[in-house]
Amino acid sequence: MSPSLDIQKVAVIGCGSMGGNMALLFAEKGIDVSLQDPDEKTMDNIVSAAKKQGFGERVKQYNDYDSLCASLSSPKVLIFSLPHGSVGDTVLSGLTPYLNKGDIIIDCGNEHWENTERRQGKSVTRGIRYVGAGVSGGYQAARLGPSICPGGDDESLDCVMPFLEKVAAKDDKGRSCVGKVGTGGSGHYVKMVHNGVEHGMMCAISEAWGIMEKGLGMSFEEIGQVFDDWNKDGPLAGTFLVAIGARICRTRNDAGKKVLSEVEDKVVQDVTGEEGTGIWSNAEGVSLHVPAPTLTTAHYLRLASAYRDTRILAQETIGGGFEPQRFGVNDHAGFINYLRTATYLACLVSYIQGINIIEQADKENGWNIDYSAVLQIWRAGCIIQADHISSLLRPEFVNFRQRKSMNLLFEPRVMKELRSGFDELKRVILAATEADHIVPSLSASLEYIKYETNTNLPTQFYEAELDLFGKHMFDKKDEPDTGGPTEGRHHFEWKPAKGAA
Ligand SMILES: NC(=O)C1=CN([C@@H]2O[C@H](COP(=O)(O)OP(=O)(O)OC[C@H]3O[C@@H](n4cnc5c(N)ncnc54)[C@H](OP(=O)(O)O)[C@@H]3O)[C@@H](O)[C@H]2O)C=CC1
Ligand SMILES: O=C(CO)[C@H](O)[C@H](O)COP(=O)(O)O
Repeated sequence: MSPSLDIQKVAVIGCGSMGGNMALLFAEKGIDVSLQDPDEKTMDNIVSAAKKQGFGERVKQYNDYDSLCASLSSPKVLIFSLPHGSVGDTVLSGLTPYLNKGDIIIDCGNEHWENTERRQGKSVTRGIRYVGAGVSGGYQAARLGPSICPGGDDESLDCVMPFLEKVAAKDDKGRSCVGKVGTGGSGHYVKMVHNGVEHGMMCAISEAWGIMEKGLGMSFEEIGQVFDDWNKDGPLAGTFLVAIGARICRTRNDAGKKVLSEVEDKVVQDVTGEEGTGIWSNAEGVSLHVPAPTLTTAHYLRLASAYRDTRILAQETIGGGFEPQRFGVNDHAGFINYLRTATYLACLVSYIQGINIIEQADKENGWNIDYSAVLQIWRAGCIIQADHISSLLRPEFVNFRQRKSMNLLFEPRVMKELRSGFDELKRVILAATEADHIVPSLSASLEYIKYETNTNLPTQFYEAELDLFGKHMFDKKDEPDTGGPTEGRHHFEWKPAKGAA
């Protein structure tokens, strides 16, 4: 029987916006919290916030690992909320002399899954449990209850589940948005892909905002109303990124000005190295041979956006850019509905692409991922929560053990959604493209639907070119399909190699 612990004391190492707010959440839930952060002031602020909120006696700060670890009971439970990369290694090495068999580290940062597995391997030799548990929902959810995505060995997960269930976000039925994802680094892997999906969805919603603002000439207030309506019912019902979109459109600063009107068009986190998840999830898709164009094109837009200086120079060089223009529509309400469908399909295919990456990685790494846990984790508290999509995908995720594949492109109910929205997505892209709007993720989603469901791709010609110059071989149309990506069986001597003489 695996252990299950009644965790009453934890250390939080790294007390920034996530760690600090999780520390307050834990204390509010009756757990004693020992803080550790390089910045004394950061810890002072958390202690005084805890006092103000009525649970100051449960939060204390420590400046060294000796006193920090001495403040905990056995087994010690330490929560990391650190920047990804070497910081976690340094902290783990520093802590190791103070750790004993059975002590537990729950790494709640966005750590790369391979770092997690390396640390798990290192820790297990000393009997230390290392759980990689990505958390989602931003700092508001860190304070209220984040969605938590833990992976590790079964026993370690059993140890921490009661604690994680206590502090995690709750769905509309009061169930905790946490579950045992799988072994090894699977928790951090699934959280990484969550962020890739988040980027695909956020890009599509931003493109929809751009079309409404610059194409239809709608005010922020009007767009906010549209996002509110979309969030209330229909295919985007209960979609967190749409809900916050409405708030963003409406929020004014103290001077009464819309805050959004002052926000520059740069997303820099991938370039500064603050975030790794966007880069890693796309790199994973490519290296596992899983097409994820909605996620990838969203990432490219982020990258281009970060380098505003190069965009300025290129704009000057080309003699002025291609500014999105206002365009007329005969039926405004009808077009807004089309736009909702287009945004929904891009969000849905972002999910499909993300799940396909996870499934392939699971096959490669043997993590034994529990997809019903993944769906529950994505149900509430996290950034990609989308009630309609969750309900749509529920049967596949809950019954995943009966399925041969989690590829939702083989699921008639899901494909029915893509088929019925296809024309509306196309119409939006046609109108937007005609008026020079920037719609990479909507377009990539349309292309994805087309090429993933087509058996007569222009790669026929591509394959011929490859064979002509590289003798790369091809299969013939009149032969039975080999059922997988096997090397072609034929070469044609299109252009015999000759010397100059
Ligand atoms: N912000 C978000 O919305 C989300 C973030 N995450 C992930 O959670 C983690 C934390 O994010 P976030 O709170 O935003 O980041 P912050 O930068 O706000 O917090 C990180 C904290 O760790 C501290 N720190 C750095 N080195 C050490 C060390 N050696 N020992 C102890 N503390 C240290 C930092 O101190 P200092 O600043 O002085 O260096 C800082 O206070 C990251 O992995 C992030 O990717 C996950 C979900 C959402
Ligand atoms: O992990 C998170 C949410 O779950 C991060 O807050 C989110 O991914 C922001 O990342 P980025 O800066 O790359 O957009």
